[in-house]
Amino acid sequence: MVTIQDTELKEGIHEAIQKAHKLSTPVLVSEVQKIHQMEPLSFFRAGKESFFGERFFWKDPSDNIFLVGLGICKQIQTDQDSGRFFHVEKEWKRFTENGLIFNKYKEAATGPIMFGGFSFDPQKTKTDLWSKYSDTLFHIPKYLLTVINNETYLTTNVICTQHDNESLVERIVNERLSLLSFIGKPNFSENTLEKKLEINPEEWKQSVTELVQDLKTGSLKKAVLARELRLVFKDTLSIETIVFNLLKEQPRSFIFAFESNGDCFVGASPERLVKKEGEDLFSTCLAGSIARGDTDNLDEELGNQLLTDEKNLSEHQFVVDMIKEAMEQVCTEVHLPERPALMKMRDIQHLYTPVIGKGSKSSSLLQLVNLLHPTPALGGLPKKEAVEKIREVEELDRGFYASPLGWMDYEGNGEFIVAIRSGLIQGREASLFAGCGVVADSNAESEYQETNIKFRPMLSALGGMDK
Ligand SMILES: C=C(O[C@@H]1C=C(C(=O)O)C=C[C@H]1O)C(=O)O
Ligand SMILES: [Mg+2]
Repeated sequence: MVTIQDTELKEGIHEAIQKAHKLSTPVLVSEVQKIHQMEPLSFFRAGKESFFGERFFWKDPSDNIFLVGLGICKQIQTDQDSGRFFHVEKEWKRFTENGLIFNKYKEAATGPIMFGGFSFDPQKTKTDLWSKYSDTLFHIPKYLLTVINNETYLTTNVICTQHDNESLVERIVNERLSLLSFIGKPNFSENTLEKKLEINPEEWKQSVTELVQDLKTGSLKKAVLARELRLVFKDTLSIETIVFNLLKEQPRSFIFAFESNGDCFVGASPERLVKKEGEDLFSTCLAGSIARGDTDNLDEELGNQLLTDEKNLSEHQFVVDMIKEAMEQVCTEVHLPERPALMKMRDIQHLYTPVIGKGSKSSSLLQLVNLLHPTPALGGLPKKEAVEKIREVEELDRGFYASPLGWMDYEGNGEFIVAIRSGLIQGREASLFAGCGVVADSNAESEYQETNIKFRPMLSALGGMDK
């Protein structure tokens, strides 16, 4: 249980109401407490009744950070295309600068943070599939549980207007207490799959074959094509169960869930886009794939095959060159190994090159997201031409699949991943997404098999492996 010092929150709210009156604009109060340990997934579950559709979950591969957000204190969103990264940056600054922040711990990811992302391509015609998500969507939660460096913090964010009064304090203190004292375990019901439908696999293979022809003759060097798997289950899917399974089965990935208006985008991505920690910037080149082996020997053999395969090495090198160049625009130093290593997850292994850069305290995380997205791991090369090609030939509405998703705190620290190995959950239905890098010597059938492997993490977490 927690011992809560409510005085700061009370005084903060009092001050914020006065400030809101003076400025004629709503003012944020953000208060951080250190609390006893609480299971992140239990906290996520605790918000199910009051905040369904307004929750998020995040974990990084090193288990160093867990974030759970409940409720929406403010949204930053736009369906505009041009300048969307800059727009979010500006809104976020304005919002936090005016706020009253009580945070004596100074840990990253405590206090006000925003969580969300940018759709893959705002110029692609939007379908009903993603109607619950704006093209650019960030949530600032009412309650945030942060587990970082094995310490647990609770941030309470409150927006005060000039019309509020101090009865707000009592309501929030009570709500917070009931969330923290929630003891019900998540209800891990098995999901029963009723229907599994691959969306036009033959047409997809045909589009890969046609793209290969283009790559052989034109200026385009690489483009990533993705496809969709549609699943229908017997009952409404439990997001808690999916996240629980992903945590268990994909411990070396980023695990995320992002609810919006009743739908939930969830996944286990191994791919960091960019992380900012003070002046240090980290990115990841991940491209080139092969299956895992059933035995250690076979697994090692497959890994060695991947490390020396020309087609996969070229697919990877496009990503390395582009990320290096983007990082060099912002950093004074950029370091990366000469050759890729292997990154092994439960279902798949990839070629992997980590990139480390030294920026300055003022280099902005969203500026880097803007420069990097989409890398040739999800878009292609040259960037603009590849995105146009995908827009033209891909049947899928990617929405947030393959897009930058992550968090940023009020000091500008944060992390964005590329949201792959993911799916959109809509009641008892789910759409899963998987793509692969097509280069001049790609073969449609093997690219198709590669996407089948990439569906597995989500299929397994959903309980849809056997059909
Ligand atoms: C596009 C996806 O994955 C990307 C494509 C890869 C490839 O083609 O080898 C490897 C890793 C990812 O960057 C996906 O998982 O959907
Ligand atoms: Mg590939």
